[in-house]
Amino acid sequence: MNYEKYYSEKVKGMRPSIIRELLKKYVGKKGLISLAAGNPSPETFPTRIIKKLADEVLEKYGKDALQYGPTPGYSGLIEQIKNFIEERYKIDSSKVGVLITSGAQQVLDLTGMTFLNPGDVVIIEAPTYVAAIDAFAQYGPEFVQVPVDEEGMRVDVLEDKLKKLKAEGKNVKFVYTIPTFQNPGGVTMSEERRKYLLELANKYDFLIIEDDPYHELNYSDKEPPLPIKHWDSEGRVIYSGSFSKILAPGFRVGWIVADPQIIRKFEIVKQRRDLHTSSFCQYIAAEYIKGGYLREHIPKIRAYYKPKLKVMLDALEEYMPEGFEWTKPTGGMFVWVMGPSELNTTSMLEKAVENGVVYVPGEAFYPDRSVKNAMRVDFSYPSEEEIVEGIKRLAKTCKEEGV
Ligand SMILES: Cc1ncc(COP(=O)(O)O)c(CN)c1O
Ligand SMILES: O=C(O)/C=C/CC(=O)O
Repeated sequence: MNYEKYYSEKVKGMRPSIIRELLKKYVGKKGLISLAAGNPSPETFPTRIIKKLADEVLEKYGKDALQYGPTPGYSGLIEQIKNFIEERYKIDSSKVGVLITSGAQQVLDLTGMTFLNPGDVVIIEAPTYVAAIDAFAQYGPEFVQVPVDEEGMRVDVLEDKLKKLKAEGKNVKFVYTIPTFQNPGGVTMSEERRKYLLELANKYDFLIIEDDPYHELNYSDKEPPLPIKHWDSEGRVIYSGSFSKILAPGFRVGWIVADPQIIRKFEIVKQRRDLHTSSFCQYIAAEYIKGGYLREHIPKIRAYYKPKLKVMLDALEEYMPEGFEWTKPTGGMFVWVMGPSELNTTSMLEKAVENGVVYVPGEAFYPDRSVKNAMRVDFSYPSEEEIVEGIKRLAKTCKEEGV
C-alpha cells in the first residue's frame, strides 16, 4: 500500500537524522570501532546508585512517581534544578522559570514549534548539532550560518550578518548556540564573546537559545565561562540543560531556564506534545541531586573522560596524514577534523567502514550540507585502545583516498 497520500506536507520532505541512522546501522557492529555516536560511556552510569534511588522513590513516592504528573515537571526536581543553576552557574533562580523536558532535544523541538514561522531567520553556528538543524528545519526557517573558531561563534561575523539582514528588512528570531564544549567542534565561547552576543541580542532584538548539555564535561583546571544566561538581564536567553551527560541519556530528562512568560508558553506547547516528562525518571533525578550524588559524580566523569581526550589528540597527531587539522577541545565529547578541500568524507565513509571505523561526515552539521571535507570523531564511547585503533584505521582510509 502506498501511504504517501496520507502523509502531511510537513513530514513528506523530512530527512532521516544522519546520526540516528549511523547509530542504528553501525554502533555495536562486530569488528567496527565507532567514533560516531555521541554516547556517554556506559562506564560512567551510576547504576548502583540509580537502583538504590529507584527503590527509595518507589517506597516513598510510588503513587506519584508512577502517576501522570504536571506538564512543567515534578516540583521537587524543579527545586533541585534551581539550586543547581544558582550554585554552579550563578543564575538568579528567583527571576526565572524552569520547565522539565524529555531531554534537551525536546527543548529544540519546543523552541521550533513555539517561535518559528516559515521563513523566519534562525542564526546557527557552522558547524552545529545535527538534530538542532533537524528540529528547527521542520518549521521552515531561513538558516543563516556563522563560523566558529577556537573561541566559539565569530560574533564579529555575526554582527556583519545582522547589519545585512536588517538592511534587507529581515528580523532574526533567535541565535542558536552551544557555547560550552560545542557539538561538533568541542570549542568554547569566550566570556567576552558571550557578553557581546548578549549585547547584539539587545541591540538587534533577538532571542538566544543556549544549548548547554556539555558544561560539566570540563577536563581543564579552569572552569569554562559561566552560561550566557548568567548575564541575561533582559530575559532574552532560553537556557537548555540535560542529565544525559551527567547522569544517563536513557532517562530523557532535560530542563529549560527562561523568563516565566516563555516557560508558560512552552508548557502549553508541551501539553500537546507529550503531556509531561517521565514522572519516575524525574523523581530519581531529583533524589540524585538532593542526595549529593551529582556533586560527587561530576569529578568522576571528568576524570574518566580527560585521558580519553588526550589519547585521541595524541593519536590524531601521530597517525593523521599531512593536510589534516583538528580542534583541540578541553572538554565535551568530540573533536572536529578538517581535511584537504578535495576530501569527501561522505563518500569516504563506506571505505572507512570496510576498514573497521565509523565517524560522522561533516556535511551533517550544516543545514545545506555544504562542507564535505570534515568529520566529527567521538572519544566518549570507545575505549582508549579503540580510540587509538580507530584513528589508525581512519588515517589509513584517508591515505587510501589519496588526499
Ligand atoms: C548540542 C546538543 N543538544 C542537545 C542534545 C540532546 O540531548 P538530550 O539527550 O538531553 O536530549 C545533544 C545530544 N547529545 C547535543 O549534543
Ligand atoms: O552524537 C550526537 O551529536 C548526538 C547524540 C544523541 C543521539 O544519540 O542522537
